[in-house]
Amino acid sequence: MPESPDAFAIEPSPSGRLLCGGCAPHDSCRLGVEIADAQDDKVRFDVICPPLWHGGPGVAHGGWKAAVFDDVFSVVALRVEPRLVTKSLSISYLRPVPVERPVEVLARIDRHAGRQWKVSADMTLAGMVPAIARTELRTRHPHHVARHEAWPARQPMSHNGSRAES
Ligand SMILES: CCCCCCCC(=O)SCCNC(=O)CCNC(=O)[C@H](O)C(C)(C)COP(=O)(O)OP(=O)(O)OC[C@H]1O[C@@H](n2cnc3c(N)ncnc32)[C@H](O)[C@@H]1OP(=O)(O)O
Repeated sequence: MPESPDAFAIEPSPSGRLLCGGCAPHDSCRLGVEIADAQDDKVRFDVICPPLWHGGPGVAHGGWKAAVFDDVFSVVALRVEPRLVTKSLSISYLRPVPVERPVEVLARIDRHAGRQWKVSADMTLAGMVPAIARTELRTRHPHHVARHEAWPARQPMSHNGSRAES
């Protein structure tokens, strides 16, 4: 019998990395994120924006920064809780980030109580802070994925055949 999708949890990869489902088969982070130093509630990351993620000429796409923050926030909390989802993500884009230049991200757990997590992070580049972000994470409900699979099926169809939000 196939394993329930809710059994899914992010465990260290063969090289010891905590990777999302898309990167796990590659055993490397395609966003260019590597853990540099980890303490209990704080993790420092070395990050390099691959050229594929450029937005303007030579400059990282804002969506890459958002994905990097989402990833590092999960990694900090995953070291404690392997079943998480992002509830909200807020980013201030303060300066552009060049592609292929090392930046540092320091992420810290600000609060953890029950299923609720608050995590924040700063991105730094040569002593400047090009972006800061904060997030709310939730420990997944035991039937989170099964409920998500069931939920769209219950939504009414619109005239063009797509399912309408309710
Ligand atoms: C190593 C790198 C790893 C990278 C990981 C990246 C992390 C991610 O990107 S996760 C993906 C992005 N996040 C998501 O998709 C989360 C989508 N949102 C949700 O599932 C929910 O809003 C969730 C779980 C955050 C809500 O949590 P919480 O605020 O504690 O509220 P909760 O009381 O549980 O639920 C709120 C409402 O949502 C409903 N709900 C909660 N979970 C589900 C679910 N799985 N399916 C359907 N409905 C749900 C509840 O029934 C409730 O409905 P109502 O308001 O009508 O009573």
